[in-house]
Amino acid sequence: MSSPVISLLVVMGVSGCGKSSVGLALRDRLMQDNHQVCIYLDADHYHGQENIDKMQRGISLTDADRFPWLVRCQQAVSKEAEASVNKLTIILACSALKKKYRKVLIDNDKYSTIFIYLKCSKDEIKQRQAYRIGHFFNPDLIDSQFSTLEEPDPKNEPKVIVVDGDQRPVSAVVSIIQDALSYYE
Ligand SMILES: Nc1ncnc2c1ncn2[C@@H]1O[C@H](COP(=O)(O)OP(=O)(O)OP(=O)(O)O)[C@@H](O)[C@H]1O
Ligand SMILES: O=C(O)[C@H](O)[C@@H](O)[C@H](O)[C@H](O)CO
Repeated sequence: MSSPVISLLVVMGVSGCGKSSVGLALRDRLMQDNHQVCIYLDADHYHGQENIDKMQRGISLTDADRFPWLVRCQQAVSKEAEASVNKLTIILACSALKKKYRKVLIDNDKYSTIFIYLKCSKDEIKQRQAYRIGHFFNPDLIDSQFSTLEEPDPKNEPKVIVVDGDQRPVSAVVSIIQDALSYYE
């Protein structure tokens, strides 16, 4: 399969599954080993203050809270895609918990999209959230993250890579993703 000019890799999953850590490390790896021009975007930067306040108070976001945020994420990806004159890989760390949320992020006219789902157990997430400091996410929301999650099924959604996100360290998770991505090159 020939490489598309612009690719979007969405690193997705519940809060604490490693989207930011894995996304950033994947960017570095693809730039270093695969000599790809790669940029990293974090969906957390596109939340409005109301969403952040809600999450801090332990109130889960609704579809209505998430849609404008997802649109802003998609617009940020589009902007990067439109500005690029060369082959580019955009990595977006975004929970993208439901199928209809993932659809918002796709724009087949501008870039091809692969979803990389970091599948984590609730026990692992609870442990990670307990040790995490300085983040707005309230650990009381862990249950609601799992109940909201519609796991992407590679049979029904195109281009989905499912990775065991419980694995340590982050570099091991990145190596598995790097191997899986080689099938799409
Ligand atoms: N594979 C891993 N092995 C060990 N620690 C990990 C791994 N993935 C993530 N962590 C740790 O778990 C915590 C949460 O990771 P991270 O912030 O990357 O998750 P996230 O999905 O981006 O979270 P959020 O959606 O809330 O921003 C961090 O302290 C990070 O160092
Ligand atoms: O509920 C959600 O869709 C997610 O939790 C995101 O909105 C958060 O940004 C993030 O995962 C917490 O840092």
